[in-house]
Amino acid sequence: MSKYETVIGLEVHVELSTKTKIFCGCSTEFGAPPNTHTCPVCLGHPGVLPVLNREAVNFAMKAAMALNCEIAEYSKFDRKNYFYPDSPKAYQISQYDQPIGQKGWIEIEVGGEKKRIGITRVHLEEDAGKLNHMENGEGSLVDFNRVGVPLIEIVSEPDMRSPAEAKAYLEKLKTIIQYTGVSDVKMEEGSLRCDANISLRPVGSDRFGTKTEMKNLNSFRNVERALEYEQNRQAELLDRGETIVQQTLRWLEDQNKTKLMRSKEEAHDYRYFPEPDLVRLHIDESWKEEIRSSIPELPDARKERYTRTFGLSDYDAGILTASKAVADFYEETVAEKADPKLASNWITSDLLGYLNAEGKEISDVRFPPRHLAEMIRLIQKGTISSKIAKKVFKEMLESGKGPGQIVEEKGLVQISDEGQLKEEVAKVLAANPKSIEDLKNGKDRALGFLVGQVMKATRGKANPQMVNQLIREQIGL
Ligand SMILES: Nc1ncnc2c1ncn2[C@@H]1O[C@H](COP(=O)(O)OP(=O)(O)OP(=O)(O)O)[C@@H](O)[C@H]1O
Ligand SMILES: [Mg+2]
Ligand SMILES: [Mg+2]
Repeated sequence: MSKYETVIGLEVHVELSTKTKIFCGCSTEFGAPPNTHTCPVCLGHPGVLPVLNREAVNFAMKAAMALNCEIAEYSKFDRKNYFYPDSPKAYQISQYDQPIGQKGWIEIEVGGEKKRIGITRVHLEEDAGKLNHMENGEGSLVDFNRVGVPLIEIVSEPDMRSPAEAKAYLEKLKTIIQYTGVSDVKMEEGSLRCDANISLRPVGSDRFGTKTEMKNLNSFRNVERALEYEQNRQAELLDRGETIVQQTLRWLEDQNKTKLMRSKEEAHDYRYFPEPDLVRLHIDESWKEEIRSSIPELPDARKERYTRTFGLSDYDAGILTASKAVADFYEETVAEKADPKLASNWITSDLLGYLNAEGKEISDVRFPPRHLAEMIRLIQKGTISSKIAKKVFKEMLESGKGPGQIVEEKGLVQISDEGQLKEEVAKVLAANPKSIEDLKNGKDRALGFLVGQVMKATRGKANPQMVNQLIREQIGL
């Protein structure tokens, strides 16, 4: 047991997937040639005026509501001044003291224990440009396509107590935002970014220790690793009687360590002041209602419904609902009259297992949910055995063909014809007198062996229940 308690708070930036930027009509599309999605407004030319994109406000409200925040009646924008080449205006339009949302929370589960993590605020702001540092060290290239893409910053309370809790928080946050549809929350494309703040304090203390902030965390795995590294580094310093200096650190993924970016002495003084070119936002009840009614069923509610109406375990329901696309696929499969439990098994183990191994997404799946439902019905009707179904499933994944067609083309229909099976059983029994002996002497494993032999002889197509039955009959058990 460590003598320190870890305290973690996360700042998460999420790019909103509006079609156009927050204060101008430029496209927000990812991956365009550098500096092609720019105009005098987002490039900060003199004399231009920002015009607020209403959809960005709608999206921010939607996210904030899904995170259980209180929505401000009046909200305003502020200038956050800083000088860096990623910002052509030398300030970012953000929100300081009147954010769109405050006082929210989400629930996480780690090691079977549920816990609420507070959300301090959700505010709306514009993204900065992207600097591409040249490998030969000759300089940096700046791409302003990202300037002015709407962002929300979600600031958590310092409520997390371990790197694992921080990871669980991020996963939950990502799922919730994904459900609302306001962002595609792809960390690898930068539409979800995270800064992690961490401090240690003696167990039992009620005062927080000095924190450090880590940046450049580009995957959930890296957030966890960086926090573990920093937790150890701080503990070692404290053990030696040293004090923690408030710093901003950069995570160096390839070296598995942090590097100093700036310390508190150099910390930014942003000189926030109200943005004079934008009017204050008044969010009235009807606007809130309009947004509230557009929020779909969220992951926890969906998970609960799956356990209640489909009789799934908490665990399986959790896996299915962790991704909205997977949950949608599951629900469509059930809607196509598949048995809910069988559908859950096929999706959580076979389908997700395959996608994981191949590094693919559910959107890459070549067959519709209807086909999975049909395949499950074929198993239930006894047309194919579950063993053959694995082959059919693989073929469905690879060719996108329907299960009926695959079964027909490959001649995979289960043999349930009693006459034919009797013959196969008789042949196997004649060839295995020793096993018959064993079986008569109560060695049940011999039965499994004999059934296996018949399955082998029929290339997996025999109906195993019938084979079982026939063997018993023929031996006279
Ligand atoms: N002692 C502490 N230990 C760990 N985390 C802390 C501690 N104190 C504050 N935090 C967390 O640090 C984060 C501070 O984020 P916030 O956006 O408020 O400030 P900032 O990082 O200074 O601002 P900026 O957005 O300009 O970088 C919050 O998530 C908060 O929970
Ligand atoms: Mg912040
Ligand atoms: Mg910060």
